[in-house]
Amino acid sequence: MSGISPEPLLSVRGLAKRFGGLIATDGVDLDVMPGELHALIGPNGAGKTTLIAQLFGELRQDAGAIRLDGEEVGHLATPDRVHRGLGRTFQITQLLPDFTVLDNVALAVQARDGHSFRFLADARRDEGLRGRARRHVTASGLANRAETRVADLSHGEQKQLELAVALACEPRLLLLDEPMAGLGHVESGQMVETLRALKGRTTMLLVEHDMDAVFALADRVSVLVYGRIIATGTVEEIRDNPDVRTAYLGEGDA
Ligand SMILES: Nc1ncnc2c1ncn2[C@@H]1O[C@H](COP(=O)(O)OP(=O)(O)OP(=O)(O)O)[C@@H](O)[C@H]1O
Repeated sequence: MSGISPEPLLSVRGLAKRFGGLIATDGVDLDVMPGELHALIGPNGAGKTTLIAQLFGELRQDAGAIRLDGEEVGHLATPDRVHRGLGRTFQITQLLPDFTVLDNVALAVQARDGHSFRFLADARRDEGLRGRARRHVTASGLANRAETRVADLSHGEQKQLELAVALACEPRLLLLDEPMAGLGHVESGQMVETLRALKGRTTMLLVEHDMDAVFALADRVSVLVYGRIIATGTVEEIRDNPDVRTAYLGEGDA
């Protein structure tokens, strides 16, 4: 073996964002390696959402560098970052509630192919496109709901559909912002299984408050506190890290 470690798919250095007098991200350094599921945890207000928004280009950083596969993308608009392989889950407000799961994902695949006008008739006719859409639906754990109207999905299934739509962009790095939020025990378990099955196929950066899910899924965990990464390591290393226990997990939660 060569012993040469792979380059990070995502490399963040010195990323900072200030809102008036409040420093939301304060010199964040973070590497996400190809193929890993990297979890980002931290207490409320630590800066996780701000960091994700900076990575995706919804918020411009005040300072710092964001490299995707070695290329600086921090100056690019969101669509250009998507074009280079960055994806994230979105609320499904843009979907067509009266149409099926498969129709909606087929439209997302069609959009990914660069059609600025979306024609449902075409998305319904094109078997190649529907085949790709079906793969993403299956990968999101919704195979048995492919022909169900979006309006008839449960909350948990809607979160899985958000994942299917994100996968339709075929991202190299998928940013997941609290995919378990609002889910019950059974639905969270389904989401954990879905994300576990995606591991290795798609590199993921997962922001999540559900520690059981994080500890079940993550290859590595980074802990953000007051806008700074205070530790990065395996689940075991993070669980045992005294700084993390003090600063984040806290008495009674650990
Ligand atoms: N647009 C904004 N304007 C002003 N302050 C903001 C803005 N967005 C975030 N903040 C502040 O920046 C800090 C970081 O917020 P952020 O939402 O990134 O934290 P978080 O770790 O995602 O928290 P949570 O886990 O509660 O979602 C907070 O103090 C928040 O109030």
